[in-house]
Formats: sequence, structure tokens, C-alpha cells
Amino acid sequence: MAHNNHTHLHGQDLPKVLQLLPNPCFALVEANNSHKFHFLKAWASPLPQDQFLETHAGSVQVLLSSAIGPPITAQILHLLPSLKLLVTISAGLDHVDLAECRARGVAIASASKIFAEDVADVAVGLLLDVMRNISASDRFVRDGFWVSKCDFALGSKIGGKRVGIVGLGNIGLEVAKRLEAFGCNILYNSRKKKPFVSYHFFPDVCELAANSDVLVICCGLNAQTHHMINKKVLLALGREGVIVNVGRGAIIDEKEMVQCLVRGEIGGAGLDVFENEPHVPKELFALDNVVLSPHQAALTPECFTALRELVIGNLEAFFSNKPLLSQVENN
Ligand SMILES: O=CC(=O)O
Repeated sequence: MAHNNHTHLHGQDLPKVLQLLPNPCFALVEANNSHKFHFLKAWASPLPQDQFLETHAGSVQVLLSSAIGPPITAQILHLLPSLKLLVTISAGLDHVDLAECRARGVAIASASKIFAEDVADVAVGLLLDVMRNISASDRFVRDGFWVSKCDFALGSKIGGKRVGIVGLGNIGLEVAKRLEAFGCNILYNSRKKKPFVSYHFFPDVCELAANSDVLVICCGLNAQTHHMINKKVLLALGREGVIVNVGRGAIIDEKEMVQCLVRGEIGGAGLDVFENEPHVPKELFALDNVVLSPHQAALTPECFTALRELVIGNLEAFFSNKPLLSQVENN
């Protein structure tokens, strides 16, 4: 379909973009663009989802998804035989059956690196908060206490600390850049050693933990990284060690982490993600050395603007047979 014809098309004639569930980001993408695309909303139809998908099976080429939406399973993909492109508004792809997309020749466009700086800011914020007791201090003052008059747990200097980054991708590199400026020593683990950085590489995550004061989890969730941070890794991090997670909750064995925190076997945690969101283990609420955040690291108006442009750019590219702006390699 010729790109410059969009403005002359209406309703059903516009290129279709399917949504399974409502999402505030989808609404942002849609604003000012409903003259270009027909946003087909399974959730707004009185039909059950499967029936709705069957009705549109022949014509839906593009599906819009998000990390917090329903997983894009083989079953959903099976109901959409004409699907050619999945656009996800997330950096993570753990909600997508990648093998099934590959088998069906469905291309994937993600949010790619546009969240990296904002997510890295939150990772560093959580690290500073846990190590310098910022949230705990806030509660202390609000409760009428002052440092000279009461017991106050001392924080820990940031400069000189060994920070082990798990996953040196777009987010991990931004975390490293920021913490270098704080005077930290950066170490990392990732699938492969990166030839372009001088940070010390640990092929084994347990070795990395044993050599780190802080672990910052920045990798994606997949079969290899699920529960990669297990009890052994946490014990290797040790009693003074702090863990920060801005990747996905299930990269850490959450039950073991909670036990380690409750027993004082690790020093603290700053968590933006959890294994069964929105569930947060209640044991963590009582711990002053734990800082909790509701999977919000990428949620800034700047990110939303960049995301809207990227999604629309990908849709326009797809419907005019141009290369996608942020195609994921899915081999
Ligand atoms: O968690 C958010 C994302 O994957 O972008």
C-alpha cells in the first residue's frame, strides 16, 4: 500500500494493527494516527478473543504487544496465519514465543534501546538508595527521628565498589558508564566477552558475584537466564552484597533471594521487577535495606514520545515495504 495514500483511506480500508488488550501506551501510539492505521481492538469486541481473531485471521498482518500484556503464544500466532509483524513496545521479549515467530516467518520490532538510559538511571538510583539508605532515611525523618539522637544504620561509600553487571547490553552499558563516573570498578558477565570494553569479564556469574560488592541485573529473561541468580550466586555475593534488578524478576530465584534477605545472607536489594508481578513478597516490606519499585524504570514522558515515534515508524516502514526501524534478530 502506497504510503501517501493513507490520508485518503478510511476505517476498514486502512492497514490493520491488532491489539489484544488495552494499554495506555497503545492509546498514545493511536492518538493522531488513527487516520493512518485501523487499530483493531480485540478487547473492545463483544466476541471472545479467539472468535475475534478467527474473524480477522485473513487480514491481520500486524500485532501490537507489550511486556505487561498477554503473552504472544503459539496458540495466538496459530489463530493469526496472515501475521507478518509483531511490534512490541518493550525492550524485553520474554512474553513472545520467539521460536514460533521464527517458524512462521513473523518479524519482530521491539522498543530496542530507547529505554536504556532511563532504565539505567533507575538502576543507579536503586543502588544509591539501598547503599545510602535514602528511602529508609526518608521514613526516619517522617517518623520524627534525627541522626544525632537515634540509632541510624550507616550507609556504604559508592566510590571504589566493585559492581558486577549481568548483561552488558544497551542498559548494562549505560549503567556501567554512570557508575564509572562514581568511581566504581565495573565487572560483567554476559553471553560473550565484549571486545569493545575494558571491564573485566567473568564467564561464570557465580565468579562474578564472588568478586562483586553489588550485582546489577540488566539482561533479558530467557531459558538460559531464568533463575540464573540462584542461592549459590546470592551466597557468593555475600552478607554485605547488594543486588539490583531492572531486568526481569524471574532472572533471580525470588524465593531464595527473599530468604537470603530475611536471614541477612545478602546485604540489600533494589528491585524494579518481580517474579509474579504485580505480586511483591510481603516479607520484603519490613526490610529497610530493600527498596521496591513498581516496574517503572522505563516510564518517562520522554520514553513515551520516543516509543510512539518508533512504533509509528515501524508500522509505516512495514506497510510501505521498507526496512523496519528496530527489527529484532530472531535466528
Ligand atoms: O520492562 C520493560 C521492557 O521490557 O521494555
